[in-house]
Amino acid sequence: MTLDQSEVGSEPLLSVENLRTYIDADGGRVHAVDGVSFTVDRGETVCLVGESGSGKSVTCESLTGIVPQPPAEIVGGTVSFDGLSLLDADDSTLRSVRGNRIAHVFQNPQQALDPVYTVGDQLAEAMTIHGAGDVTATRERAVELLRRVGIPRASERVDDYPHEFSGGMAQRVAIGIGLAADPELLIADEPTTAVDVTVQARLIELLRELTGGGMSLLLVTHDLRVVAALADRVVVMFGGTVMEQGPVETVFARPSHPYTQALFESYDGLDRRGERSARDEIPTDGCRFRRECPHAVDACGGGTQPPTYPTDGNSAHEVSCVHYAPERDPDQILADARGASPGGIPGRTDRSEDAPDTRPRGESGTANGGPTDE
Ligand SMILES: Nc1ncnc2c1ncn2[C@@H]1O[C@H](COP(=O)(O)OP(=O)(O)OP(=O)(O)O)[C@@H](O)[C@H]1O
Ligand code: NI
Repeated sequence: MTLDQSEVGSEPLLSVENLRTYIDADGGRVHAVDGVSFTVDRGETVCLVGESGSGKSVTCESLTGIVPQPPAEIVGGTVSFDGLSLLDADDSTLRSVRGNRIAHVFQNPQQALDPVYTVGDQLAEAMTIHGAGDVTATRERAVELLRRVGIPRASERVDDYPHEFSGGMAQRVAIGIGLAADPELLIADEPTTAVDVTVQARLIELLRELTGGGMSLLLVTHDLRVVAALADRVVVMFGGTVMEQGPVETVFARPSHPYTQALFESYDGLDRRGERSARDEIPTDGCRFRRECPHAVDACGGGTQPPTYPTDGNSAHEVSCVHYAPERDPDQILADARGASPGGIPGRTDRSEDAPDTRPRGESGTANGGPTDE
C-alpha cells in the first residue's frame, strides 16, 4: 500500500495542544508550562523564544517525557507525534521514540556525553538502539556521522574521549549522537549558548544543513540572530504560555503582543538572564504579562490566558491578547507600540527604512497613549 503524499504532508509532524506541566517546588506548585499549543511541520524549524523561566525547556522536556516526574507532573494537554499520542505512551514506546525518531540536544554537550566511553562507542551505542550492523559497518557509520557534523580528522577522532573535544566540537559530537538514529525531529535546547561566537556560526550552519535535508527542528534560543538565521516560525513564550506565534518574517516585522514588543526592544545581543529576577510574581490567571504590560486593561485579568487572535487577518500569525479581539476597534490596537521596531535584529535583511508602516489605518501618530479602554 502506498501512502497518499498529500495526506502525509497535511498533518503536522508534531502537534502540541494545551500542554500543562506543573512542578512542585519549595514555594508551592510552579505552573511552568500552562497551556502551550503549537505545531512543527515536517522539515520545518520552529524556534521557542522568551526570557528565562518562561517554560521553554520544560515544554521541550515534556514532549517525550524526559522532564523529571516528580517533581514535575504533566497535568494536561496532548502531544501528537506523527499520529502517536506521546503523553499516553508507555515507557518503552517513549524510549523507542527517543532512540529513533526524536533526538534531544542540550546546552551543555558534556552532560550528554559519557566521559568513560570514546565518542565512537557512544555513536555506536546510539546506532544499535535502532538496529545494529556489524562492527566494521558501525565504525564506518560513526566516522561518517562525525564527518557530517563537521569534526575534522573524523577517522582518528572517533577513538577519542569526550574531554578531548573543545566545547564546540563536543556539541557537534552530541548532535552527531542525536543524528545516529536519523531522527525526524531534533529538539535542541540552546545548543549554541555554551560555545563561542565563531563556533556558534558553524553550528547554526550545521543545523541549517540538517533541516535542509528534511529533518524538523524545535529550537530553543535566546539569540534572535539565531532565530533570524534558522526559523520558519517563532513561538514566543512568557510565564508558561504562548504570547504570540507566527512565521518568522511577520513576527519580526510586526511583533504584536506587548510582551514580544518588549522582548524585541530590549534585545541587544546580550544574554540578560537573571536580570529580571526581582520582578513581580507572574499571575497564574488572565494574561500572564498583564502586570508589566503598558497596555493592560481590566479585560486582561481573570480566567485563562486570553484566546489567540489573528493579527492583520493573518491566521498564521496569532497573538494572545485581548486588544486583538475582533470586537475591539482595530484603530486602537496597540497603536503607538506597533510602529516600534524590534531593534534592528542583526542578520535580517528584509527590514529597511522604507518598510511599510505597519500601524493600523487611521492611526496618525498619536502621543504615547497606547490603547485606551474605558
Ligand atoms: N526542577 C525544578 N524545580 C522547580 N521549578 C522548576 C524546575 N525546573 C523548572 N522550574 C521552573 O519552571 C519554570 C520554567 O522553567 P524553564 O526551565 O522551562 O524555563 P526556560 O524558558 O527554559 O528558561 P531558560 O531560558 O533560563 O532556560 C521556571 O519558573 C522554573 O523556575
Ligand atoms: Ni531553558
